[in-house]
Amino acid sequence: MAGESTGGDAGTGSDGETGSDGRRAGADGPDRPPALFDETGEPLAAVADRLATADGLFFCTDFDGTLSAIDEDPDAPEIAPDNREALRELRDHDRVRVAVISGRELADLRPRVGIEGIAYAGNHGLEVFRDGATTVHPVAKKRQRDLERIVADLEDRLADTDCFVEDKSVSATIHYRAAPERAEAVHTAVEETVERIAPSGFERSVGKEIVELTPAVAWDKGAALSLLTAEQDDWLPVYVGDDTTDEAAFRELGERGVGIHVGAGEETAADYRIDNPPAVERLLDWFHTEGLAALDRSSSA
Ligand SMILES: O=P(O)(O)OC[C@H]1O[C@H](O[C@H]2O[C@H](CO)[C@@H](O)[C@H](O)[C@H]2O)[C@H](O)[C@@H](O)[C@@H]1O
Repeated sequence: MAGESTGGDAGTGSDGETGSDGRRAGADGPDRPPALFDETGEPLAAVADRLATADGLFFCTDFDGTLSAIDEDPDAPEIAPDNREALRELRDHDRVRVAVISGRELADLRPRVGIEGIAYAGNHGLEVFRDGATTVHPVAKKRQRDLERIVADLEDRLADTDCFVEDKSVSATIHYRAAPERAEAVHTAVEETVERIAPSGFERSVGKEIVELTPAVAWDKGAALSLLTAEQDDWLPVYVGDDTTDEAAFRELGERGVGIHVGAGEETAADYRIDNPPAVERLLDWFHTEGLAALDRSSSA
């Protein structure tokens, strides 16, 4: 897989240390990075220092559980209006690029975010939209027929339950948030169906009350982040995300960038943590005001 970097101290000035597994042992204990918004203001000052010495900022963010709150209905989440406005203001700075990297398919993600002039990666990076053009991972395209059969089979198996399949064209998400007691049965159904139809063709991962089913290719959100930020290698990449598939992006950043995990207690390879989607609003407010002011100091230095 791409993005197997070791993480490491991102020069944050915190007292966290990085273990042999690349995860950070922060002030709050093993595997929990320090809070970005703490009473000292030091973590934010450290990020501002990094912006003040960077040539530019590449601001990348996940969607569900980050730009929007989690909802039982996957069709319901909307981007918080303040988040949309802050991302637009970041986009309009001449030394900032913005990307949204999500497990949702592009056709769903782009209108849901609703911002022109930024990059999007859908289906965990298997689809990339930038500069007006979309590319889809070729192996993912080849697996579409198998995926259709898997989706049809799972829809039959889950027909009389509150669980359902979100068909995303090159990947699928099987949801059990409305029936958490069926989690194990859903995992078993997915495993049996994949084993029968395309045994080595797909990978399964666990998300927030979901199973993510993706083609078995060496590509993930970390690879998408690397691709999108490659041309701006002197810029500071920042990634914000809340779920398991975001960990590949945090690992990909390593010492080069700043990873911010959204959530209370999960293990993460990110450099900092913030609590929840409302804290993301506060984060974006900081980035488009004080963050940009710090970046502007770098151009006048
Ligand atoms: O990478 P992301 O942007 O975080 O997308 C990951 C998955 O998010 C969605 O599922 C999650 O959010 C739903 C709506 O809040 C919620 O009902 C579900 O339980 C969550 O797991 C989305 O539906 C998936 O397609 C994405 O892969």
